[in-house]
Amino acid sequence: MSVRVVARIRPLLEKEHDKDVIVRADSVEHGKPFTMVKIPSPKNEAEEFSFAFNGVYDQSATQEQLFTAEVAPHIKALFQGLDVTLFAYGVTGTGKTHTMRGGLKLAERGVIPRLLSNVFRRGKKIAKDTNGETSVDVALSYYEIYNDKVFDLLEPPEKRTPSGLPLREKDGKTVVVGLSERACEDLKDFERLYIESNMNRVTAATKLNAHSSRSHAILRVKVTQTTGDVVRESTASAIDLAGSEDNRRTENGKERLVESAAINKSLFVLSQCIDAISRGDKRVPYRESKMTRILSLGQNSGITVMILNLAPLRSYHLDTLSSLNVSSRAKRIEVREIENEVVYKQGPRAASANLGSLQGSAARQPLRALANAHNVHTGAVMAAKTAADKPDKPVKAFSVYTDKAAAKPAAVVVAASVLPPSRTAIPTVNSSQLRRSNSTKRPSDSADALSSRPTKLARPTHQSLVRPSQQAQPQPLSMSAEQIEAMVEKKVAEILASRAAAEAVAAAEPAPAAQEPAGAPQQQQSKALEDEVRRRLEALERRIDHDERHDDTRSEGLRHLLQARQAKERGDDAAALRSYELALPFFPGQAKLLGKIDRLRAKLGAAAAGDDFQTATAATPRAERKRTRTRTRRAKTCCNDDEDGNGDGNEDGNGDCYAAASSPGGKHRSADHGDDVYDGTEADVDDDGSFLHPGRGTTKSRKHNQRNTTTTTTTATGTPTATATTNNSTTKKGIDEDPTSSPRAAHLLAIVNSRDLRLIRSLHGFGAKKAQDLVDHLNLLKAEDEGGEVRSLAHLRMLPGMGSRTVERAYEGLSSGGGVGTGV
Ligand SMILES: Nc1ncnc2c1ncn2[C@@H]1O[C@H](COP(=O)(O)OP(=O)(O)OP(=O)(O)O)[C@@H](O)[C@H]1O
Repeated sequence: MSVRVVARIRPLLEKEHDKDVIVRADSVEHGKPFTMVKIPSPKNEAEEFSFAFNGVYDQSATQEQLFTAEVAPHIKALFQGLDVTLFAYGVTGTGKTHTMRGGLKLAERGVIPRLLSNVFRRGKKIAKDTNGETSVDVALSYYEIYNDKVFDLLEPPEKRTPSGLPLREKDGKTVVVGLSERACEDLKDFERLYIESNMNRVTAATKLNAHSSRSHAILRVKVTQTTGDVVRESTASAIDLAGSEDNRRTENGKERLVESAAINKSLFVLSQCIDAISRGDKRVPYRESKMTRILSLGQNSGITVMILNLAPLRSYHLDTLSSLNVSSRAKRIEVREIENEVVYKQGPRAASANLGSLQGSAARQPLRALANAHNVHTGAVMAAKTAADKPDKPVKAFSVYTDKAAAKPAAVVVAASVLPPSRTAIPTVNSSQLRRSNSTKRPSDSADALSSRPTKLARPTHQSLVRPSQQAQPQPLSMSAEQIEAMVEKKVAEILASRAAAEAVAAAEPAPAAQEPAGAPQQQQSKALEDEVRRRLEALERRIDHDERHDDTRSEGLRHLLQARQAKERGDDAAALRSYELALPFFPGQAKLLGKIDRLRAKLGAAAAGDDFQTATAATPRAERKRTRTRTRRAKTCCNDDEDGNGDGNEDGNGDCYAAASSPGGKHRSADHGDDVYDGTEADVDDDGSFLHPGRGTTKSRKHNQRNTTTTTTTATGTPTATATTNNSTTKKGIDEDPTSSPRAAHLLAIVNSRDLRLIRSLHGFGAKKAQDLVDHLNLLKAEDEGGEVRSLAHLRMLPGMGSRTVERAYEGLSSGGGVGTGV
């Protein structure tokens, strides 16, 4: 089942009544429930974007309506053993906390208190209906992720360690180590605990929202049903994500900026994960933030509902578009609906001997992008279904786990006799394919009960427990990182083994008499193979780690660029300048970025140059900045950006990003129909690819230069401008003529090839990280028998993390004054 995504538009607050409303709910057909959000194009008011969701709640929707339609139907599933995850997503001040927590009045109560109230009620009913044979226990965990650290909200703040609670991967799931859990008897008990815990939550006033949440808050409600010695456990997770925010609007101070950066980064990573899953990418960047790691969107089984909160105001225009875009893609994430295993309280039976290893092997569910499918039922339909006690519904997202289960006695997987009757599948293609039918269940006492489980639990690593018929089933195309690593390991071992075998045969042929006693060479060979495999895998890990660090930096920098562009769109040059300055440390020495900063500074006046953010640019050598300014001025004629006079209001030269999202002739277009809808991030990537991919070699930057040159020819005066063309070619001229023979180039290469960190760091533009990355990479090349020597400047430019600009700076730094710079 795919993640169910619903949108909720909040009403105007008192102070907002005179403000411009631009977001509205709509239905596909008159009289049908709302399933569309409509918003005008920021470029052209006459044009409107439409985003389709599984349900849309307009300003008049009450807390009760939302809960009844979107949450209540899943409580039954929770008691059937499915994990349920509900999370609120949206820009700061759009109503996430209102939706999840709500107000104090009964009618204003949000999803969380209503959920608990329903859970207690249903628990009591079950106990009553079974004459006390089944008992239901509820326990809570509550924690927050603040500045990318996890803190237990059930513990007083003074008990916190600065680094927070660690995360660990266990049985294919991410667990928070050391998280506390409190039993909760009834609603009063819950309210007391919840209010106390919320006092611990880090909140801080901002201009935008006096009680803006500065952390992601995760409430985990564990429901344990015990009948005799059979225990069924399931979890409902209610997550109130912190809101992304534009620091210019909030006028955040320095501390708030750090919080904001952490919040924005994790949300940005979440959007990247959503995009990656919906595209079917093999690598989903979960590990780049704790929040995404814990959520593991699309990786856990159960039911997930994402509530997108929206403010209807024009002042949120770009933010709203951005979150509409992300969440409309989240619909395509498919998650399996799998009930949690039932366990016995008592010791394991004979048949359960392998359980430990079975649990240990539980791998994350492979991900599959759900091409164009989405839930067909609306919230209202869902509510009607529930009322009629019809088959319950599908859904999905992510669950949160603690590792408390480790303390339990070894569990025994139970089969059909103790499982609830399988629910009738909803007639959607995906759920019907994924849901188990009764026919797949097996008697619990069967000696091979364990092997009967895999229809439900996809555990590909334990081949021995999977039936041949299941092995024959087609595997999903997506793979987890662990699977990829395992595959690489296997492949490397195979290649090495065959190479070694071939060598052994070759060696044996000419001198058979010289063979050592049987057994000894084999042992040596296998040891050599092991060493080789280990060495290669270590090299591979280093490379992956290296790539991840690059991506991490890139994400943060991208976020600032996106914010800068949004500020430009709003006409807020001061805010745009600050964002570009914040982005600078992530793309050091980038000529284009420096050019933007210079132009904005010039525009705003010299005074703007000296504020809190100066540190970011202060590190840039004056000579470089001067050179860059000259270059930028020359390049001006070829940039099709606003500051260059084309009047498209888009300094980044990517005015086409909206055009791509807009249907010609002002027709409405659904965001569901492709990925070419508005996406500020992608737009920045396109435009600023040169500083976003410093490590991808020269191909990209050359392309970029070419594009600029071409643009010049077509947009400036209609005739090619010699300046721009000359500019592109002169940029590298000095170092490209005869790179290896010039003494300066040889000097630079000698420093690089020395692998001496101190020397490399002394090069212009080389900080500690860049130098370390370079040395790591050279060592990696060496380990891979590719020599590990950099033979020319062109070769150096091709290395990850280098690029033309970096090499040029280092080269020029060597010439100026005959020494090397101090690095950035
Ligand atoms: N549906 C609604 N009905 C009435 N008031 C609402 C509604 N949604 C939000 N509000 C009000 O809007 C304001 C902002 O809402 P809220 O604090 O829930 O936003 P938020 O998205 O959680 O912000 P943050 O991310 O900063 O925590 C609050 O005053 C809240 O009471």
